[in-house]
Amino acid sequence: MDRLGVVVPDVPAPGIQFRDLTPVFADAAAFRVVIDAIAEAFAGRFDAVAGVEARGFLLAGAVAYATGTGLVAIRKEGKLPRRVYREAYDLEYGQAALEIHTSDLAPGARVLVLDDVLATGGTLAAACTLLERAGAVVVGCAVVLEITELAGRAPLAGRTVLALESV
Ligand SMILES: O=P(O)(O)OC[C@H]1O[C@H](OP(=O)(O)OP(=O)(O)O)[C@H](O)[C@@H]1O
Ligand SMILES: Nc1ncnc2[nH]cnc12
Repeated sequence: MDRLGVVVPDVPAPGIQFRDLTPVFADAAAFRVVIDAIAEAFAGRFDAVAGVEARGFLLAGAVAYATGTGLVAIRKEGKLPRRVYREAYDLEYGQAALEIHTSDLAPGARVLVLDDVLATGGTLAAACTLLERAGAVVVGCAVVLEITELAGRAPLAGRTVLALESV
């Protein structure tokens, strides 16, 4: 394990080099560095943090607590109990859809979007679209690791994107 996580070949599909960051989260010192770096980079610029299911939740809870901000859950489809906005997207290994409650955010709330990995960018682009449909202002996105060969910044063009590490 290093700060770029563990590379797991052929997961979840043949040919994919899956970047598993759970060991980084399990390392107390590394996790603190990650949370502090994200919080400091966007200090004073957001009112709420949005976490993308599933590993984005781990970051979002910690950043929200550390900065005294609210937390919004962006979930895979079919999980949220009330009225939602839904956005479908493509992944490196398939298709999925994300959802957000229509009424979890105050109009104009400044939101920072968090996830563990930026790969093709489909997930974060869908998350940003959902937040904006819900009336939020997306101030930026932050990830622990960017897989640069998958060009994930393209669908996020014009947005502020912080990647703490890249491969
Ligand atoms: O930049 P992209 O190509 O959109 O990929 C990035 C997303 O892929 C992974 O999640 P995954 O969809 O595998 O879901 P999981 O968290 O439920 O495992 C990762 O945690 C990001 O959310
Ligand atoms: N190679 C990869 N590793 C981890 N998460 C991903 N999401 C999409 N591609 C991924």
